[in-house]
Order: sequence, then C-alpha cells, then structure tokens
Amino acid sequence: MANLRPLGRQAKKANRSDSEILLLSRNSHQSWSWPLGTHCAFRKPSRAAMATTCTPSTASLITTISRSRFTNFVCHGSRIRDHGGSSLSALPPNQPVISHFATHARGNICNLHCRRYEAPGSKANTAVACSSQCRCCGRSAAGPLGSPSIRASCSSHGHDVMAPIRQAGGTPLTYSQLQPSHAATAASAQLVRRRSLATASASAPEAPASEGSPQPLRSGDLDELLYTSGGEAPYYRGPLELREVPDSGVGVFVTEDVPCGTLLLACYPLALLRGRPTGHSTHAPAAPALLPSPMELAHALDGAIMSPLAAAWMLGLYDGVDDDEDDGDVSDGGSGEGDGGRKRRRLAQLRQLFRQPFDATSAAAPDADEGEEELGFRDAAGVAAKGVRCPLPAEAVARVVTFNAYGEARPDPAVAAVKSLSGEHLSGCVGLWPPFSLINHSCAPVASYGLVGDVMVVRAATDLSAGQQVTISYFGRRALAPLELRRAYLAQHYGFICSCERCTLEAAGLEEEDQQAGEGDGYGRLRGEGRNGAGAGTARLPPELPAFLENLHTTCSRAAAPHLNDMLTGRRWMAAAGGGGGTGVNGAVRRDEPVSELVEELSELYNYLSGCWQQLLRAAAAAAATSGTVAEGEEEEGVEDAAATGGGGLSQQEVFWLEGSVFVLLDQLLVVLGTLGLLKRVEEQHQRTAAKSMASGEAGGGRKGALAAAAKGGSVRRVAASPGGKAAGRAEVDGVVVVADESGSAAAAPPLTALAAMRAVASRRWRVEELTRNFLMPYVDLLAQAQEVAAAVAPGSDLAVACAVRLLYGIQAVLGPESDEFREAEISCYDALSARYGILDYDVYEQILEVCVKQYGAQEVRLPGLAGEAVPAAAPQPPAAFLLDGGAGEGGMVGLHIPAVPVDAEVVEE
Ligand SMILES: C[S@@+](CC[C@H](N)C(=O)[O-])C[C@H]1O[C@@H](n2cnc3c(N)ncnc32)[C@H](O)[C@@H]1O
Repeated sequence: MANLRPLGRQAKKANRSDSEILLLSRNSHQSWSWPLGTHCAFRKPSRAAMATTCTPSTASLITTISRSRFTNFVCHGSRIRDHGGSSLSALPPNQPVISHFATHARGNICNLHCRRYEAPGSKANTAVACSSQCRCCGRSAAGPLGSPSIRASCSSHGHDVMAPIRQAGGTPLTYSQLQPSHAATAASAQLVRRRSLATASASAPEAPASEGSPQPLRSGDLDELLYTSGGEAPYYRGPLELREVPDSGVGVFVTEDVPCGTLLLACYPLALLRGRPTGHSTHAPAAPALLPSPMELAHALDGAIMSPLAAAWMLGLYDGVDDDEDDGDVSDGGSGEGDGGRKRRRLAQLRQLFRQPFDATSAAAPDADEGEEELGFRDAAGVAAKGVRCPLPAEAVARVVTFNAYGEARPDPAVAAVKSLSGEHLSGCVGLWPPFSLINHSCAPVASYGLVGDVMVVRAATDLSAGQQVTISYFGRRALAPLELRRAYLAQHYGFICSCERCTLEAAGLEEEDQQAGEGDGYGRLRGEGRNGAGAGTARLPPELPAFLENLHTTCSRAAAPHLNDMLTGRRWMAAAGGGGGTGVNGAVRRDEPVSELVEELSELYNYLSGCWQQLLRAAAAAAATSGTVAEGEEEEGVEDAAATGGGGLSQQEVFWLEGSVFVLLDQLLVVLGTLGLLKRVEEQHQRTAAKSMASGEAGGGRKGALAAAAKGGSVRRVAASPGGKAAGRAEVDGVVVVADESGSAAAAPPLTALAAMRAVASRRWRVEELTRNFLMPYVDLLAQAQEVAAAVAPGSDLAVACAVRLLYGIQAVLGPESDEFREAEISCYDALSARYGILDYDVYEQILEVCVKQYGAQEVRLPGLAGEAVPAAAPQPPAAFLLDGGAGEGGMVGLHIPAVPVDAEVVEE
C-alpha cells in the first residue's frame, strides 16, 4: 500500500475518546514545552499515540513550543512501521503567533498533522510560524519561522483547516479563510462525535443525530476550504513561474518546494457557460447532453466585450500554431527577430499576464452590447478600464477555445454538496481560465484541479521540488490506457503528441523492443535487459508484453465491455423485469433466457480476462524481481533508490503504469466475477430445488404431487396447477419460478430465467463467509491494486478518490475496521482527498468522505446480509450502478457499470 501516513481514524478516535492527550487542550492561554527527548505525553498509549511518539531516537525532537499568544495546539502525527518519525522542529520562543501546519509528506516517510486554534479575538491571518522538517528524509515543508509567507486559518466551527498558502507573488486569496475563527470557542464545545465509519455497518440502526450520526455538510466547514467567501473575487497564484518547455510551448513551474495538497492556483474564468442545472444527485451525474459545447463558448466569445486583460490573454493563449512554426514565418516576413523570436516574445507577454490577478473583474461579458463597453473592467495594471471587443477573428477564437477550454460534465461532489446548502445547484460547464490554460499535460500528472463554483483551483497532488513543472492530466480515466490510445486521444482532441515523461519512457521502450541487452528504459527494462546487464538472466517478462498491453485494452474495451455492459447492467435487468416479455430495450436479455447459457458465456469471458490479469501480474512481479526488489519494510527507500538510480529493473512507478494500462480489465473482471458467482449460485439452488421436487414426486406420485408436497413442506409455494399435461406444473420457489415439463426427467428441469434468478437473489439471506470468500475478497484485492494504480497515475483525480473510497469500504466489510489494512486504506483515502482538496482537517475530511461515498457508490460494498439482515423480498431492483470514471469532468473510457447486487452468495437453507 502507499507509503503515506496521515493521521488515521484510530488517531482520531484516540483524540476524541482520550481527552487526556496532552496536546488537546483548547482555548487556554497556555504553553507547553517538552524537554528534549521526552515523549509527547499521551496518558493512555494507543496505537496512534505510539505512532506519534517523538523521541530523539527517531530523530524527532521537540525542543520548545513557545508561549505567548497561541492558545491551542493539537498534534496528530503518525508514522507507520519503523520509519523515522514525525518531527516538530524547534520554535524560537515568544513568537507572536505560533502554529504548525500539516506537512503532508507524500512519498516521505513521516507525516505530521498539527492544528492550531486561535485565541478568541486574535487574528488568524497573522503570519504564522511554520517550520517542520522531517529528520528522516530531511525535507522541509515550510518557510522560516515567523515568515509571512504562510498563513493558517481556523474554520468556523472550531476546527481549523491548515492549508499552507504562500504569498509568492500575485494577489493572495482574500477570503474568510484568513479571518478569525468567529466561533472557535462555541464550536469547539459542539464537537460532534461523528459515528465512525469504522463502526458503521449495514445493520446499524440509524443513530439519533445527537449520538454522532454523520452530520450533513455545513457550508462553514468547506467554505474555508473552497474559497467561497462571498463577494470577494478570489485569485491566488502560488510560487509559480512560466518557462519554455521543449516541444510543449510554455509551461508552469514551481519556484520552491511545495508539499502535496498545496494550493497552487485559483482563478476566475474569462468566460464560462453552464449547462442547465440538474441539482446534486448522489448517483446520477449530470447528463452530458446538458453540457454546453466548446463551440458554444467560442460563439459567445466571438465579438464579445471583455476587459483589456482578457483581450490580452486571448491573444496570448495557445492557438494551435507552434511557436517554432511561426518563427519561420516571422523571420521570413522580415521581422528581424530570427528563430525563437516569437517564442521569446510570447513568453515575455505571458509572464507579464501571468503576474496579473485574473479575478472577477478580468472576465469577458459575452452578452454586453455596444453601450456596455464602458463597463468597469480593469487593465493589466489593475486600473479601471473600458471594455474592448474580442481581438481575434471567429476562427482564431475557435482555435483558442479548442486548445484551452476546459469542460466539466458534472460538478465535484464535495463542492456540489456545499453549494447545494445555499440553494445553488451546479451543473456541467465549459469555460476558459487563462492562467490555468498554461499548464501542460502529463500522463503522470503532479497536480490536481477542479472547479469550486466558478473558480478553477489547482493543487499539488504530490510533493513538488523547486523547478519542477506543474502538470495536470487533460483526460480522466484515459490516463490508465496504454501509450498508443493515450496518444491517439490527445492528438485527436488537443492536437499534440504527448511528450511527457511517462510517454517518453514508454515510447523509448517500444523503440528498443528489438534491441539486445538494453541500455534504455521502458520495455527493454521490463524484460530484465536493464542497464549494466542488471536483471539479465533473472526473471524476464514475456517478450510479447508490449504488444500484449497494447492489444489488451482494445480487446477488452471494444469487445468485452460492450458485451458486458449489455448483459449485466441494471438497465438490462430492469428491462428484463420491466414487462412486455421478449427482448427489452437495447436488446436486453429475454425473460426466458436460460441462466445456464449466461453462465457459460460469462465463464468463458471470465477465464479469458483472468488469464490476462494473471499474465499482467506475473509480468509486473517478474519486473519487480529484476529490480532487486525491496524487502518488506524497506519499500519506500527501495522504490526511491530504484527511481533515483534508474536501476536495471522496473521501478514501482513503472509497475503501476503497467497495471494501469489494463485497469479497464480489472473492472471487467469484477463485473464478470460478481455476476458469474451470482448466477452460479442461483442455478445451483435451482437445481437442488428441482431435484428435491423430483424426489418428492417420485415418492408421492407424479410431478404435480411433488410440487404440492413441496408446497406443503413450506419450501415451495404452489402457484399454478398443471395446465393439463400429465406431469407439468408451475410453482414459485421463494421467488424462483419452477415450471415442470411433461418429460418427467430431472435433466429436463426447465431453464431458470434471468429474471427468476434475480428474484431469487433478491429474496434471500446471504451467508457471510460465502460472500467474503467468493466475492468480497477478490473484489477488495483487485480494488487494492486499482487504488495503487490510480494513486500513481492520476493522483487527486475522481478515479483515485473513487478507488480509495471503495477500497476503504471493501476492507471494512472483509477485514473489519480494526484491521491494519483498514487503517492503511483510510490513509490512502486521506491522501486521495488531500491531493484533490488540499490538506484537510480531519473533520472536513470525514465530511468530504461521506459525500464521496455516496458519489462513488462505495457503500454498495456493504452487501446485504453481511450483518445478517434479510434482504427485502421484492421485485428485482436495477442495481444502483456506479461508475469508476475519470478525472474531473470526464466520463470513463469504457463506462462499465458494476452491478451492486449481492453476488456469489449462497442461499441459506431454511
Ligand atoms: C492548454 S495549452 C498548454 C499551454 C501551452 N504549452 C502553451 O504554450 O500555451 C495545451 C497545449 O500545450 C501543448 N502541450 C501540453 N502538454 C503537452 C505535452 N505533454 N506534450 C506536448 N505538448 C503539450 C500542446 O500543444 C497543447 O495543445
């Protein structure tokens, strides 16, 4: 599992229940100090407490935490296994305000979460002291003590949200985040003990709200996080600068180290079109049909009145003409600038624009008519200015929109939940956010992004080092597709051949496919042909792997997926149940389609898919072996070493990519596995029942008698008499319609229909151990792999969040909330949400998690029957399908729905 360790649920529980934890004392003007080498004082050692222990031996020293005006200090540190520890470094005394912030050391060994509470009346936006350095890895995540470059905030309900926001140029965000916590005292008393996810179970009766049932999101909680201060126009630019990037034009780079979750950019749109509001639904994404098209946006912009700043951006944004290409023209035309002239000029112009805040006064006014040119815009210097007409001709506007616009099919679930509190219902939209448009794409991006209302927010999705390019993924789930498919998509939609690190690596590998001992990366290394011969002669990957990978996706998505979709989705079941008989919509299964045929078909598919999966895993394992794989407990260092040295084998990252390339396969396996189990069980039950009836019939005289006898015994309820045939009959066995024919032979037992199967499934209790063994375990196993893939390839994306959330619930169902695996899964969840929303206060994290659980259908993992409750006998419901889709605003590549029906369960005999 990932190597990231934020505070876990246990830590939270410990704090909540053990109020003795020394650091958790609110609102008292008090200071603490620890002599060197003493442990943080947890009176009741818990696992969390132990993990948080700071000792010199783990190189974690707390010298003093200085006094003065700070009032409250909460430290949640956690550390997993035996890697180093969390560290609070020394703070000089008598700082005006002291705070620590969360260092979310993704990829580091340790993690530290510290929260500060302001004294009532004190100014939360006073510069705070931040200094924290991991002694294990030496990484520093903050500016110097007392530096005004970092601000911290208190949330309105008394918890704080620690988002290190840096004032590195640009206008800092001015919103409620930086205001004093107006209700810190009162709210801290109101701390609601939320029902822990860990203890929530399918069977748990709804607890009264006061007993800590999940609280609905309160706008105040996320306002702080989401920059919705009302009125003020948020703009924020972190420590970013523009640079030239070979083959990609201009790109955005960080000028200093920033930790994962750091806000990098928040800006207003130059223009934005929203679709018709559809409200927030937990399951149903906004219909794509409601999304305005980019061409509508281009049309709206054509000839629109806009601020001089916006007009300058329109001229500066990439329009599909490469700078190099244009250079030739320019010099040929006698500009005298020579090669690189336009490039340099453009870079200089963009740098100047990038420095200007792009806030609400910078936008276009597409609906403005002539007279409204007088409207108050402002120019690049921030001076009030007249509006100007869009300086580009229609076709150029269309090109700018094509290459720079961003569309979101549905709003982010957490944002939507917050917005809906104030009656605002977001919908899909298309818009242009100029500073955001300068960020290049990578198939292994390092930043996440999303819309908060109209504001585009970009965050570091991993720790970034000074000088590193900020990249995002232009597509969602396609990030998990193989090279050729990704490239085809980017070429078609964005007009470029991706030259990101991952593509370069994979392409290099493909080119070297036929070479002998490799010096290169990629597939050469995959085959154990690593540098200096490392790995040669040891485990080797199948030589056909590259082709295998490239073909697999095509096969699965084009052949298997539609087939499965058609056969297994809720729509189909619904159509089967929906009456009319015969075929339903979209060629749905016939009411009388025999289960055995479906089973056979699915079995074949399953064998094929699982063969592919096994092959892939073997390949990945073999590759890992060639890299001189890491011993247990040395995972992180090993990976780092491998990555750093470019060692002979395959780095963990490459393994992730490999696995990611067939991510689609995993979904399909899940669906097939689950459905197959379901059908097999029902069929077996059907056969048992038929055999029973036969036996009774033989003893009691004829099939008709058998049915009657069975009905008498309570297991079969007779619903129809023989239509006249000597041994025919029809009965319903707990929802399964059994129609006896006239042959009298067991083999001639009538086919169980798909519809009847669903009914049977829906009306039964499930045997827990069967569920666990046959369905949930493989499911969770696959999810765990998927989660790692998603975290590596698309951190902070919908996909990564969905995987992490579903894994959490899967592990809860299978291994329980006390298991180590659960804790690790929770850490993954926290990581995924932090990468998306920034470093989160635990309570906010819990709230967002709840929203995501609904959004991604994770609760469906809690299959009926796990807690022993009966599944309501009812007509088959269409499964509450959930879709693992892509990053912000993107649909999935394949769009498989995973049925949420309980599957592979054995009917408990009564
Ligand atoms: C939204 S713009 C990004 C900013 C752009 N680099 C510029 O100079 O304005 C998108 C364009 O940048 C270039 N680009 C972005 N990511 C790239 C990548 N990974 N490889 C190659 N070109 C890329 C492509 O030309 C693409 O159409």
